Amino acid sequence: MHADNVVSRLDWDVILRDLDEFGVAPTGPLLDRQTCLELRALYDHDEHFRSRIVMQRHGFGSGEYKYFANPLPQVIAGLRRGFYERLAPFANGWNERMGLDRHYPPDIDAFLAECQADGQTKPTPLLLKYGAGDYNCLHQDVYGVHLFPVQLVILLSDPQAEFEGGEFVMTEQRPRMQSRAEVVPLGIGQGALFAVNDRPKAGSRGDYRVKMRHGVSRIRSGARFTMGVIFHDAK
Ligand SMILES: O=C(O)CCC(=O)C(=O)O
Ligand SMILES: [Fe+2]
Repeated sequence: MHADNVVSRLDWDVILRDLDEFGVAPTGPLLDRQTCLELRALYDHDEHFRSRIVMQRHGFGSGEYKYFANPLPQVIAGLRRGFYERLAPFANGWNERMGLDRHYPPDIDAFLAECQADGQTKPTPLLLKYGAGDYNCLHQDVYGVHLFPVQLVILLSDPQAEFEGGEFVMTEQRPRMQSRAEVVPLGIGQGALFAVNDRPKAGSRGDYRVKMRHGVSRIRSGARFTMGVIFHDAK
């Protein structure tokens, strides 16, 4: 499966409309089951990764994850490149509406070179692994001054057969108002695009800024793997 084809055949009108309205949008299927199993199988092979994080130790929740090392597996690099290209103009639109003087170049190599120039050199795509009782606290994946405002997550386990609970959750914190939550149902191989932190929201008196956070509700039984694709690299 070629990432360019996967990205280009998505229903971008609907995805970008949802992303703009809610700060999160399901992409539909991105990976076939076999590829999901292959990616999951990498988890126990440390040569593919640069570090392992045990979430309990940091107060991040319960479960663990590993950041991929460079060179990224081809399927991940392809998705990261393809999605970045499609999302860069959209991200530029968000920044303009938020009055941020930050323009993203059209391809990811140029963007990663900008990250690198300021010491953000470590790759951020990751695999996450949760067992029964595990969860991921609401958070934002910010790794330095260079920040691409949208990221991708793909579910690598089958909610019909392999786990219960473990819903992907997104919250939207509005200034001086109560927060709103959105749950995104995913199937194996399906993805969601979502806001990393701030995003503009259209109001009756123009745009205002809302703060987005994402997390995962408790896995009630079984095991759940995901792959996260963050576009900015880390320090
Ligand atoms: O496991 C998930 O669904 C969310 C993982 C996550 O926090 C991320 O990809 O940044
Ligand atoms: Fe995250």
